Amino acid sequence: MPPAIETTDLVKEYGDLRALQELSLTVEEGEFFGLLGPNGAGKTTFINTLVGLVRKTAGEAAVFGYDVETEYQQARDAIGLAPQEFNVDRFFPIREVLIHKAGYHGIPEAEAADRADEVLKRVGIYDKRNERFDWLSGGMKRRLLLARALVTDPDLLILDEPTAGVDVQLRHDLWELVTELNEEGTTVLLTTHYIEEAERLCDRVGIMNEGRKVTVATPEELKTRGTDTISVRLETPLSSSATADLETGLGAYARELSSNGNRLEVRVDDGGSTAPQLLSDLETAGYEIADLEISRTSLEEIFVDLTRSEDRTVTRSSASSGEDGSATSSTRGEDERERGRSRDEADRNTEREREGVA
Ligand SMILES: Nc1ncnc2c1ncn2[C@@H]1O[C@H](COP(=O)(O)OP(=O)(O)OP(=O)(O)O)[C@@H](O)[C@H]1O
Repeated sequence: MPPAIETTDLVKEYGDLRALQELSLTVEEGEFFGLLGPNGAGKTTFINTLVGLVRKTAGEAAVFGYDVETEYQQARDAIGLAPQEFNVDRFFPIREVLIHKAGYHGIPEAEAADRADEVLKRVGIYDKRNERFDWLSGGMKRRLLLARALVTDPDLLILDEPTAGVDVQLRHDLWELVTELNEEGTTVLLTTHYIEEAERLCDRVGIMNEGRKVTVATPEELKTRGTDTISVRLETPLSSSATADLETGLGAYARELSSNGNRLEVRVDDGGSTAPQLLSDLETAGYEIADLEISRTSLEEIFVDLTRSEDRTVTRSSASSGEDGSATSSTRGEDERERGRSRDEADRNTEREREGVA
């Protein structure tokens, strides 16, 4: 079986903004994969490229081996998408919205009705089946987006920030349901801003920044990339010259050292194995230790470190920074093409949204 998602050097430009920069990413069948990145990193653009709402500028993208453009229907039929935005037809009862969506993907009407009932029960809003989308609460709307993603029984479920702004109860319900689906064999791609969510749910996480892949790793692997801080309280305060001496003395393993009164903080790769050595070195240097504490870098700190903002100009395509006339005119040509493309995309979006496909 080919990977659930495979992209190679995927590029998306909006005018002179490169939202995806040679992004190569593989999500294996059956994985629970988390896509993390700060606002504007390109996560939604990546997803929209996979589901055909955005046309790629360059590179390759396939879903279960189907090219997302030349084999659009096969690729799209394999995906259930719960988008960030509430793009649901507001005028029909939600059960009909689901039947319509299943019908668009070629599911016969009687079966579509059964599936609609089944997914409404599964997400817990079956009793609202005859109500219109507008009449649902915010949390119920989120549940409906998930139901709509599931009504075609997709092999790949894509959830774009499904728990943004939802209450704790719903967040836990969604986690439980999505974990169950994954255990039943559905591949899941989840974008989230909640590091804790990724850590708890995902087999692997991909971190993106400014359209690029920064790293792909398991949450455990990521955590080992962080440093630990050993905080020591000494019986006597440290002078600045004593701190400088210690810096030299502990240089073999101390990445950073700071002191404040009788408190000393030492950043090391592995606190557990380094603490005995540090204690012995401090005692040899004549210090008495009152207490010691080791703290690990959180996944959140590692994430912030990995996505620290670079120079924004790297997200601009080189044509826009050209100074000669030819570069400028080529940029203008690109803009015009892009405007045409954006219109295409807007048309396609509206059309698909109307059909409840997105
Ligand atoms: N239709 C568009 N036209 C022009 N620029 C766009 C368009 N859609 C997205 N962008 C830009 O592309 C970049 C990536 O945006 P995208 O929405 O993919 O990021 P994201 O990682 O999903 O962000 P967030 O976490 O805030 O949802 C941003 O700089 C954004 O402004």
